[in-house]
Amino acid sequence: MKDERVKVAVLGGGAWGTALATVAARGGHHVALYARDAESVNDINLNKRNERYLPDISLADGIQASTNPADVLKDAAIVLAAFPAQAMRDALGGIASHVPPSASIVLCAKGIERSTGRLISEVVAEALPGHAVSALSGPSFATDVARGLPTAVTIASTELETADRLALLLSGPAFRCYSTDDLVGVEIGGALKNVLALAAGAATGRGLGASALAALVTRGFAELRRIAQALGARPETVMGLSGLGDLMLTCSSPQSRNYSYGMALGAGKPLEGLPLAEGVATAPIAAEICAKRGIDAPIIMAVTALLARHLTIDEAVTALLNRPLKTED
Ligand SMILES: NC(=O)C1=CN([C@@H]2O[C@H](COP(=O)(O)OP(=O)(O)OC[C@H]3O[C@@H](n4cnc5c(N)ncnc54)[C@H](O)[C@@H]3O)[C@@H](O)[C@H]2O)C=CC1
Ligand SMILES: O=C(CO)COP(=O)(O)O
Repeated sequence: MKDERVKVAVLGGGAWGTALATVAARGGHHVALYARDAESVNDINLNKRNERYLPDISLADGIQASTNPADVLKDAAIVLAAFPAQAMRDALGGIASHVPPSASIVLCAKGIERSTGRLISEVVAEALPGHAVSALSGPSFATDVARGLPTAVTIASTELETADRLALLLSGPAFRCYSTDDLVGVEIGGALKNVLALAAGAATGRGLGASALAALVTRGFAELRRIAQALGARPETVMGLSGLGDLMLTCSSPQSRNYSYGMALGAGKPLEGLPLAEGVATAPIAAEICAKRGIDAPIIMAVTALLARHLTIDEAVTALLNRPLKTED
């Protein structure tokens, strides 16, 4: 139990919002969750479950779910924004007037806005002007977190004191939050690892072997580092939980929706109806950013071409392997 209990409002009743609500409730906070889907709201309130998004998992006591954003946001000290990245602008825009002026906003989504190329923290800042925006990211499957399995993440804010305070308030016995003031570094790691997980999954789905997978993830990480550096991130952030840590998790487990989507792509299976895979929207905008800035990112370019059906996976592999030889950087 915390010394300080606050009201935490969670926005988004999917897997991640529900898991984070459980963490905050276990930490002794007063937790309200906004979901647009009445079925999930009833399931959480009546059964302490969200079967649609977190099957077979018992949630913590004390989460008050509602389809009414005004009730959820009233008196909230911390707002966890857990809508999908591409829905963030519209979803927040519709409820912005209910966000208390003093609330700390914590972005929990991973992506880059497809239509503008903005980091999602910038999108949140535009949707909720005047609010401090932090980001929570790192290797953390919602099902693991909701089950109370040990997890460590990073909370970033441009003001380190804010990140420290949020880390203190949101950490629990099995949920350890580190803090940093490198907001860009934390966000870019979370956004790009999803794109690289599509590549890793596609390699696995196509049966390219463990050696190819290791090469792809390592060279993908080199691209992530280059992009992060160009956007002003610090190298140690990229090497940390929100960068390398999340890349390792997401590129190695079918528990990841991005990796699974990539596996289906690589195996030539149907993609319609698969769960949210944020990398699908992030890949083309990341590729655009790289092209504009002259950043060498052949794997991200290949994923984008693969998703657009401009290239088959075999053509992508041949093209990647037959580029001019270079020093390893
Ligand atoms: N599931 C996971 O393990 C983790 C997910 N994340 C990130 O969290 C974000 C959300 O992912 P999940 O919760 O897993 O997705 P999800 O697909 O499980 O749930 C998305 C939720 O957002 C709601 N939603 C979508 N558009 C909306 C709108 N316009 N207005 C209101 N609600 C809307 C849906 O109804 C659904 O409840 C993503 O950016 C993801 O990368 C981050 C860490 C872990
Ligand atoms: O971000 C995640 C784990 O850290 C979840 O990954 P997926 O969205 O690929 O399931």
